[in-house]
Amino acid sequence: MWSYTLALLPYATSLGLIFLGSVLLHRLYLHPLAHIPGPPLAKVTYLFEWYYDLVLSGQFTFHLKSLHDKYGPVIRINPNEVHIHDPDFYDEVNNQTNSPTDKPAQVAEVFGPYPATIGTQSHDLHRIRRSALNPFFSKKSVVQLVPVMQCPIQIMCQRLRDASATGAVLNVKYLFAAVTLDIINDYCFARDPVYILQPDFGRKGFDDVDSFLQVSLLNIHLPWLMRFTYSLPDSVNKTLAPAMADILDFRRDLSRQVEAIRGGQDRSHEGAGHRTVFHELLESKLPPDELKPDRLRDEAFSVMTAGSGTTAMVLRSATYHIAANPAIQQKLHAELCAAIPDPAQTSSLTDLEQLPYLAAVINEALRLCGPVTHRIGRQFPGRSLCCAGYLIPAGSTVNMTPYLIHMDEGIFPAPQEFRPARWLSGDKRLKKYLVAFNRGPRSCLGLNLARAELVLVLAAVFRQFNFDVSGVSRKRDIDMTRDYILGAAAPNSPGILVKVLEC
Ligand code: HEM
Repeated sequence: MWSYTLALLPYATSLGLIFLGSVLLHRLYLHPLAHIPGPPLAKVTYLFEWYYDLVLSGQFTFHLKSLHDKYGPVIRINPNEVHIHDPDFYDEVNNQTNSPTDKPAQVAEVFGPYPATIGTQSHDLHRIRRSALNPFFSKKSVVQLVPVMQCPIQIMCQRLRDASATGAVLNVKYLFAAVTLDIINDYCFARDPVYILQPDFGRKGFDDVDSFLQVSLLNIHLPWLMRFTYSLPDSVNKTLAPAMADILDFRRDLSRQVEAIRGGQDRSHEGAGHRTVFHELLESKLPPDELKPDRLRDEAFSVMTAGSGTTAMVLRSATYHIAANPAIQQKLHAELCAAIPDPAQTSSLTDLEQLPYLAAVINEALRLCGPVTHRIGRQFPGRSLCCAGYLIPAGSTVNMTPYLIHMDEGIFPAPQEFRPARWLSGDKRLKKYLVAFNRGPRSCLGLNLARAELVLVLAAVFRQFNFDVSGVSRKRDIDMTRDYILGAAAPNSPGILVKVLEC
C-alpha cells in the first residue's frame, strides 16, 4: 500500500505544480484584469493583501496610497479586485442609478451571513429592504425626531456639568457612544435612555464592538470563518471568543424585542409620542420572507450598531480637535452664544444648521475623522467601466476608499490638519469630495440622523463647555492607526480622557 502511495507521489506533486503554475499564468496573463497595473504578487495571490490587513493588522488602507503613487489611479489589489483612486471618478462607481449595483459577497457578509439591508448583495433585494427603511430616515422624519434626541442630550449635558463641578476625568469616547446609542434605541424600540445614565456609560459593550470589528476584518478575507462561527451554538462561541459574548447577547436581546413587538407583548410605542422603526416595520408591506425573525433581528443589529458607533466616533474626534485648538473653540463658542443666548433653552435644528462655522467644523470632522475607513466595494453585472484608459470588465469588483479622497493633498491642502476654515473659502467643489457617507443608492441610510446628532450635540456641548485635553495624545487616541472597517486608535489608547470646563 505504502509503496503504491510513494510511487504516485511524484505524479501528484507534478500535477499540483502544473495546476499552480496554470493558475499563476492565468492570473498574470489571461485574467480579465490582467492588463490592470499593480504589484505582481497582488495579481497572483491574496497573500499580498492579507499581509497588510491581517499580519500587520489593518494597514492595507495606508499602503494603498503608496501603491497608487507607484502604479497610477487604477490598480489591481488582489487577483479579482481593482482599486481606484481618482476623486473625480467617485460618482461613476458609487452614485449610479441607471444600472444594477451589487455588493461583493465578502463585504456584504462582513459581519456574518447577514440578511440586513447593509449586508445585501443583490441590487434588487437591496432596493426592497432599503425602501422599507428610507421613510424613517428622511429629513422630515429626522426633524420630527428632535425632541427624542434632546432627552439623552440633556442628560449628557448634566453629566458634563457634574464632571465639571467635581473635577472628575471623563472618558468622552464612551459618553458619545452612549448618547448616540440611546437615541437610536429610542427610535427603534421606544426605550428610555439607559447608557448615558450608567456611571461608565456601558463601556464594556462598546469595547466588545471594537473587538468584533477587528474580527470582521478577518472575515472580509476569510468569509467562511464567520459563517462557520454563527453556525456554532452561542455557548461555544462565548468560550472561544469571550469578547463575542456581549455581541451575541445583544443580538439575542434585539431578537427578543422584535418578537415581543410581533407578539403584541411590547406596546411601548403607544406611549412613546413618536414613531418607532420596528413597530412600523412589522406592520409594513414587506413580503413575508422579509419579516422573518432572523431577518429583522439582523436589521435591528445593523441599524443599532451603524447608528451609534459611527456618529460617536466623529463626535469624539471633533471634540478633541475643537478643544485642542483654542482659536477654533473660541470662534465656535462665539457663534453659538449669539445663536443660543440662554444655554438653558434649545434652538431649533433648522436654525442651528444655518450656522456657518458649526457647519464647517462638522464637515471638517467628517473629512478628517470619517469613521468608515475601509475601501468600499461594488460590482456592476451589466456595466463595464473605463477609468484612466483602463477598461474594467462588467462584473469586476471595484473599490474606492473615501479616506484616501479626504487625505488627497491636491483637494485638501495639509490634509492632516483640522482646518474648518477650508469649508468657508467659497470653494463649492469641496463638498463634492466629502464622501464620508458615501453616495448613491447604497449611501448611508442614517445620513440625516447622523448630521442632526452632530449639530445638536456639538451645539449643546460647545455652547456650555470646553475641555482640558492635555491628557489626550492625538497619535494614540484620535488618529486612525489601524483600519478595522471603522478606523481604530492605537491598541494602548485608554479612550479620550478629558477634564470638563464650564464656559
Ligand atoms: C457620522 C456618522 C455616519 C457615517 C460617516 C456613516 C457612513 C456610512 C457609509 C460610508 C455607508 C456605506 C457603506 C457601504 O457602502 O458599504 C453607510 C451605510 C449605512 N449606514 Fe451609515 N454612517 C453614519 C451614521 C449612521 C447612522 C446614524 C445610521 C442609523 C440609521 C446609519 C445606518 C447605516 C445603514 C443601515 C447603512 C447601510 C445602507 C445600505 O446598505 O443601504 N449610519 N454609512
